Amino acid sequence: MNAAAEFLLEADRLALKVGERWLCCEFSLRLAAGECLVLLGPNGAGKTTLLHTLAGLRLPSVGEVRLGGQPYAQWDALAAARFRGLLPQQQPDHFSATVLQTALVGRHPHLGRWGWESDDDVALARAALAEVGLADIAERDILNLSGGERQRVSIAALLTQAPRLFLLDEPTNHLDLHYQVATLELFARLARGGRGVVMVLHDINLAARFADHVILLDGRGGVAAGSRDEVLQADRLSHAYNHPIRRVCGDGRKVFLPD
Ligand SMILES: Nc1ncnc2c1ncn2[C@@H]1O[C@H](COP(=O)(O)OP(=O)(O)OP(=O)(O)O)[C@@H](O)[C@H]1O
Repeated sequence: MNAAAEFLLEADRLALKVGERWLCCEFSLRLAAGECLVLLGPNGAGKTTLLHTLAGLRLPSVGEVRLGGQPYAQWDALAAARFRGLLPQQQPDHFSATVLQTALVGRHPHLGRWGWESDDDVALARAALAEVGLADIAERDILNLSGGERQRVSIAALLTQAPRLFLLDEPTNHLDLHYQVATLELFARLARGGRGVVMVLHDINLAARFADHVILLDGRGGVAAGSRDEVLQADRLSHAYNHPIRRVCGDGRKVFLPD
């Protein structure tokens, strides 16, 4: 990372196009250590495309993305993999592997020339599995896991990767209510400890609980980007989701409800 860089992630005048369709008009963002940015919007609005652009997996149609102060083109791929990690939306499994072996994949950007995992790497992977409640099934085959268990293995692999910036595509996918909140609390703790988090969510109320900043894509090229309270307004959300949404206050919390 550029020693002078203040932000983990920056995007300047970013705009994204797939085929002939503009997913979003120009906007900019800055994410500092300790912050959490949530990407919201209806199906097909462009959240995953935006997350992949921020991860450096695709070029923006307009504008520039900088990781730790430098454009992706200036990053060595292994160094970038130590700096930012992506939790993809899906994990296609073609071969048998244990839960522990799968969690250890996250160490690959850190391994030495011969690629052997050390006892420390195994200890990190076991600690990550314990963090997501999977310590007892470390020797199970990933092909036999439930959807929620498999999702938590992916999260454990990302924890073993230990990047400074976490890019999460629907991290609550397949998770029950307890693990949804526990997972987002885990990433909120990591952010408070100095990491950065960008995540795609479908649940507006979880976004309201965990986001510092929100980018709301409306599916028609429109973007609202700003602080959580600026963006999470019932009228903006109703317009973006093309569905009436009300904000209800009770017990000191604001809750968004679809009509
Ligand atoms: N390679 C591609 N070629 C053509 N269209 C694409 C391509 N990749 C994505 N799209 C389209 O771009 C749009 C945005 O897709 P994206 O996956 O980013 O949406 P999303 O907001 O993450 O949606 P969801 O909530 O359903 O996961 C969709 O209409 C999708 O079909």
